[in-house]
Formats: sequence, structure tokens, C-alpha cells
Amino acid sequence: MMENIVEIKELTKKFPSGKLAVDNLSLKVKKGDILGFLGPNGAGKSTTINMMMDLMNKTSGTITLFGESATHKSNEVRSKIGMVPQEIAIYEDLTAIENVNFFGGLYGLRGKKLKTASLQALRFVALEKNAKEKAGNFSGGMKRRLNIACAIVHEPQLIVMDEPTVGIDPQSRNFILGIIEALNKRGTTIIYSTHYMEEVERISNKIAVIDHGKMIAYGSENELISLVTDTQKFNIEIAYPERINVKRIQVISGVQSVEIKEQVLQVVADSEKNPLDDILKVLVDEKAAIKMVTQDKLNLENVFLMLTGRKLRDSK
Ligand SMILES: Nc1ncnc2c1ncn2[C@@H]1O[C@H](COP(=O)(O)OP(=O)(O)OP(=O)(O)O)[C@@H](O)[C@H]1O
Repeated sequence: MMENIVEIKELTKKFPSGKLAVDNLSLKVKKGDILGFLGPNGAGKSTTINMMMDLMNKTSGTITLFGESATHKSNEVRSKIGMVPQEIAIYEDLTAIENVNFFGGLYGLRGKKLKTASLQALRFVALEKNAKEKAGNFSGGMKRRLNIACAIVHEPQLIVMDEPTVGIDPQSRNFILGIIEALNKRGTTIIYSTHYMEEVERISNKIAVIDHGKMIAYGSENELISLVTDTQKFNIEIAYPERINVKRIQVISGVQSVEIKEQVLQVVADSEKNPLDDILKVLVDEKAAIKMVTQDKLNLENVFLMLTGRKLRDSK
């Protein structure tokens, strides 16, 4: 069975204006992945996705979806893909169910099959009670959810989402992230474009960081963090710091430095090793009375800053 559902090789887009929006970008997406496609505004995320969906011509490079060229894909492959565009693409004058029926019809669903699939899609985004209401009367969050229902009515194996949570309240955003996790649980591969790193941290197992059209990093969250640091820091709160023999901790494999600040033992260690078990054993042995253990971790914002020298949010 094919493992890479998406393969992009050396993809480039130069607009007639001369703007190089996507620059020699390569990327693979495996079955079952939730790929967070992360980058600031203008990084080239939409341009990449639009070429992937064959909505825009590429300048050079190749894009393969389910083993077929993105520009010459069969109807069979077409029906395996769903797209949630950045701009909400629903008919405001139609009801919710009419919207979903319309998109299901485009994918060849008819009659009873269409009816069942449309209701199921609306149920999935918790809009079944609003099925007969006009989409134009929906809140921003409900429109976003309806947009998703329209993209999943044909039960695609791959869903590509371009910033589907922009401009909505935190509750609706949370709900949409939950929908994505549920879709993934039933086996759907997801490509999720966003400039919100906390969304990517929550839902993605793989992250592709893009900036100025170039792929600057790819991997799991921990792999990206290890690109910019080779240490980790543990803070261990204890009741009796005076009982600790620091030397016993210093000699543990992987430990770089140990410091006691009031009731907190601060240990810096190699990120490749996990000395925590051994450290805790010493503390238990010395009856230091462990109260809490926390780990200082870099986040993706730090990673982006360290790789590019700029902040993710307000970079242009
Ligand atoms: N039709 C076009 N002609 C010229 N330049 C364009 C065109 N469309 C996009 N661009 C430019 O290409 C770059 C990448 O844009 P793109 O929309 O792909 O970014 P993005 O990462 O999706 O960001 P956003 O969150 O703003 O959508 C930007 O500098 C943008 O201004």
C-alpha cells in the first residue's frame, strides 16, 4: 500500500510580477498524518496548496497525489480528496443541507446515498439541527463548520485545509480542531495550513515550517526543537533541599549542570538522554520529598525565531 499520499518535489511558483512565492519546495505526507503547514502571512502556504489542488499553474516541480500527477488525476483520485479553502465557499441563500447536497452532487453522490452522506457530514460538524436554516444567517464559526461539512461529504481520504480558523471565536476554533482530530481518528490524512503555532502544537504529528516560499524545517515537534537546541531543563521542586548531595546528581549520564534555587533543583541535560529516572531515584533515596517536576520546553515560536531570526506572528 502506498505510504506517501502526497509527494511534492522541487515545487516553484514565480508570479508574472516576478514574485517568487514558492521556492524549490519538497514535501511528503504519509497516510494518517496531520501535517501542520506552518508559516507567517505571505509565506507561500496558499500558493502551495492551490498548486496542489490544481487551482493554479506551477512554474516548475512535480506534485503527486495518491500516486498520480496533481494536474492529470483520475476521477478516482479526485474523489479521495477534499479541500477547505481559506475563503468560505458556501451559498448563503441555500440552507445548510442544500449546500452539502450541492457539494456531494459534484462528487457524484445521488439519491439516498447523497441524503445519508449529507446528513452524516452535518452531524459531524454538529449542524444537523440547523440543516434547514439558511447559511447566510449562520455565525462565522457555523459557516466555517458548514464549509468543512461540504468538503467531507464524499468521505475523502485526504483533506487539505487552508487556514480554516481565521477570524472566528476561540470556542468555534476549539470545536473545529476537535473535528479535525475526529476525522484523523477515522483514518483521514490532513494537511492543515495555519500561522497559529498553538494549533499545530495541538493537532499535528508532523510539522512543515515555510517562510519566504522555502521549507525551513520539517519533522515532529520534538525533532524541530532538537534542531535549535541540544539541551533540556528539568525543574524539580522538593521540600528538603538541604538533604541533597548535588555531586550524586552531577555524575548521572547526560546531566550537564545542577543548581539548587530555594526549593527547586534545576537540572540541564542533553536532550538525547533521559536522566530523569536516575535523578528522581537519588532524590527519593535522600528523602528530599519531591513535590513537583516540570520541564522547560522551547515552543515552535522559539524554533521559528531561532531558525529565521523573526517572530512567527508579526513577520512580513
Ligand atoms: N497572484 C499573485 N501575484 C503576485 N504575488 C502573489 C499573488 N498571490 C500571492 N502572491 C504573493 O505570494 C506570496 C505568498 O502568498 P500566499 O498567499 O501563498 O501566502 P500564505 O502563506 O498563504 O499567507 P496568507 O496567510 O496571507 O494567505 C505573498 O508575498 C503574496 O503577496
